[in-house]
Amino acid sequence: MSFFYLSNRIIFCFSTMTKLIVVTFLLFHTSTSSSPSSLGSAAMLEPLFQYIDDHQNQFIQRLKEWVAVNSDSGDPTKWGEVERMLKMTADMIEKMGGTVELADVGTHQLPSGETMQLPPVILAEFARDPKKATLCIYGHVDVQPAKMEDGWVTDPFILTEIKGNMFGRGATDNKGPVLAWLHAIESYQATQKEIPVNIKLIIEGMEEMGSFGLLELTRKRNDSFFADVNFIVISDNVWATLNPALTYGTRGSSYFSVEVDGPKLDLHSGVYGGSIHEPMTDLITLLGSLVNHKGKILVTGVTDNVTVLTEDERKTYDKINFDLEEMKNVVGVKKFIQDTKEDVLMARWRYPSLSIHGIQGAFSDPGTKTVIPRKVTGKFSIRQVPNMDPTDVERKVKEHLGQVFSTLNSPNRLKVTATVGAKPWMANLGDPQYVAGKRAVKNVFGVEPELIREGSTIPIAQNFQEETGKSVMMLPIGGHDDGEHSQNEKISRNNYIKGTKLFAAYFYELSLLH
Ligand SMILES: C[C@H](N)C(=O)N[C@@H](Cc1c[nH]cn1)C(=O)O
Ligand SMILES: [Zn+2]
Ligand SMILES: [Zn+2]
Repeated sequence: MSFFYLSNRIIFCFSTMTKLIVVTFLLFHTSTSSSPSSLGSAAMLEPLFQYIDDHQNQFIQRLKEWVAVNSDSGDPTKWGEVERMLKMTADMIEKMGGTVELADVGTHQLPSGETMQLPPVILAEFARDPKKATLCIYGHVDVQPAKMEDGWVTDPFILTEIKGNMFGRGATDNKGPVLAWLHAIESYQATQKEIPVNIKLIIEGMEEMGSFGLLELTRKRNDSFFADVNFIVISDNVWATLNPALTYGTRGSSYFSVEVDGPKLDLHSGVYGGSIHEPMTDLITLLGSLVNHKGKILVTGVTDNVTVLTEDERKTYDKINFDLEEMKNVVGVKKFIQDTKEDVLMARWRYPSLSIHGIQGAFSDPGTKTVIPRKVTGKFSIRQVPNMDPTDVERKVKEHLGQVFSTLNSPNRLKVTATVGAKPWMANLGDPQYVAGKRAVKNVFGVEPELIREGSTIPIAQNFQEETGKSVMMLPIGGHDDGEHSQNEKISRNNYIKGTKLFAAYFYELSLLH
């Protein structure tokens, strides 16, 4: 107890620089198992944990109501549902005593040329005490598309619990974690405990599209909403293994549409085949020029700036308790491109990748339609790592596709559009948030968290860090096998409920460091 009390007093009194050094020391050199905070926190947190356990079915019922809303931001015809989802979230926050602003983030032009009003962004806060640290929680309530015929075992919009796993679109990405934050706040309120930090919330409905409008809003509110924020925390990714984790890096993402527009109508392939520059053939050549079967990106210059791996960095991968066989089972493959655990993890986290997602306009139904589609649009994205810049990547991709297309001598029209340009994010591991996060994980799960990176993208993470200068940490609660964006996405009851406890414990641990 006295050690922890002392360490906190030291941190409180020292200059910012010294603070960072001490915190870095604590992060890497103290085991949270000996953290005296756990003694005080047990008494403080026990009633909250009890409340969370007692109300778990109610918390699951809320998740069921949220999952029932098909808030697919990728489909503009569903933006009304995205807005309804945001209003449901705003109502819940208001009922809990928070103040909510539905901030206007302007309009967005669709590929068709139509301009649409974007769903608003929730900026909320609970009562503010100037003596306390202010934590800003970011999350999103939009989802990826899901259809029963994609191969879901249960209806994606009816949360269904099977053997401790709750299946439904958005269960883990990101409705479950957003609700877990709100339930953690509720656990303090319901047990009449003062929330030890000031809480602000940013909840959006456009994350899966690249967070349209949120960067501009962040800039506009830098001197107001963000002014008193000390820490920004995000729980929108999953653990890498069976162990709880803290995430210190995410990849960025650029999303591209490649349109090849040809004849004025779809044509009979028997009548015109052989005489037409087929848009689909052009497109396949273009897509085939982007990446090889080993995952190597073939676009000239795109990977030039990727940092060279050092021996020290390589060693961080040895420590991760990742079971390659288990991961093969989770995704249903016999082998990965790489052979070792370290190389697989690095391919997912610290190297860029290029994935081809689909072709719009192509014949994709069952049957044997013998058509030459008149216009097709390929979709692909590049996950980016530190030192890569989305603007530079976009330029190089456009140059590459233009050059390949010119070799085809095709009369078709090529249009390449970048729809997302999200930067990669890396945290400052010396940040006090990581000390609090480690202690909260130890407290709730009884183990040290793994320090991991993440291959997917939280588009606003690096913008938050750059624009506001505040520290950003990712505190995932989803399991490694949750299947974000896949068929049968789920969150386990255990992760959802323990995750709620983790967030409650995190508020407390963070307040001790302030
Ligand atoms: C990690 C987060 N839950 C997520 O799924 N983010 C999306 C964001 C994105 C990137 N490009 C377009 N949207 C993702 O990583 O795919
Ligand atoms: Zn997602
Ligand atoms: Zn997400």
